[in-house]
Amino acid sequence: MTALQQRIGPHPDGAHLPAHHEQCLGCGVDNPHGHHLSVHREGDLVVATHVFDDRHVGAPGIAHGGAVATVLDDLYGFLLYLVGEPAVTRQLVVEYLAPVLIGTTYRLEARVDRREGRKLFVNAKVTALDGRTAATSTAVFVTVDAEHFTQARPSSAI
Ligand SMILES: CCCCC/C=C\C/C=C\C/C=C\C/C=C\CCCC(=O)SCCNC(=O)CCNC(=O)[C@H](O)C(C)(C)COP(=O)(O)OP(=O)(O)OC[C@H]1O[C@@H](n2cnc3c(N)ncnc32)[C@H](O)[C@@H]1OP(=O)(O)O
Repeated sequence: MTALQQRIGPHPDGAHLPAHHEQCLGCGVDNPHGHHLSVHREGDLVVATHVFDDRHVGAPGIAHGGAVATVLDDLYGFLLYLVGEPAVTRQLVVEYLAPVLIGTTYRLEARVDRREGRKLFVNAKVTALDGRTAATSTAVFVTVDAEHFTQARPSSAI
């Protein structure tokens, strides 16, 4: 069984979901520049409690918009464990409603809105613990076969 197949699950409600791989910029535990996103399942949602740190600063005290987009993109990648098929981001849209503050805890959640053929329409939000939404997002993922991930490094296995 490949690592990709192992990640398919099943993953019961509440389960912690495995990182995409150890070096992943979003969730890899071995990436010193990464966000170390820790994600679990809540029903049809994938959810993370996350704090951006000084490595992710844009304006002073505020998370860089690209860092927020990175984390949202990676969070969407965890929905694929529930879908049960690999897919990649074709389009990513982020609405920055309020500054995402460094050193502040946020709840991040994502869900699949609908599927049309190979296309997965997904959405997400970033919410402060006081309930205010700091960012919303939509994205289109397109399913691919496992060979998609060996284009750059033919020997790599995910
Ligand atoms: C089973 C669980 C396993 C889960 C495993 C998870 C991940 C895998 C593990 C490790 C991977 C490593 C870690 C990363 C994991 C997650 C991180 C977040 C995700 C990413 O970071 S991922 C990187 C960035 N990403 C890319 O690197 C993609 C580059 N890109 C391509 O590789 C091609 O572009 C491709 C393959 C996407 C499509 O290419 P293609 O030739 O196969 O398909 P085509 O172009 O025909 O589009 C197909 C249909 O999408 C429609 N379409 C297009 N654009 C649209 C839009 N904007 N809105 C609505 N529909 C749209 C078309 O209209 C058509 O629709 P129709 O089929 O109906 O005609």
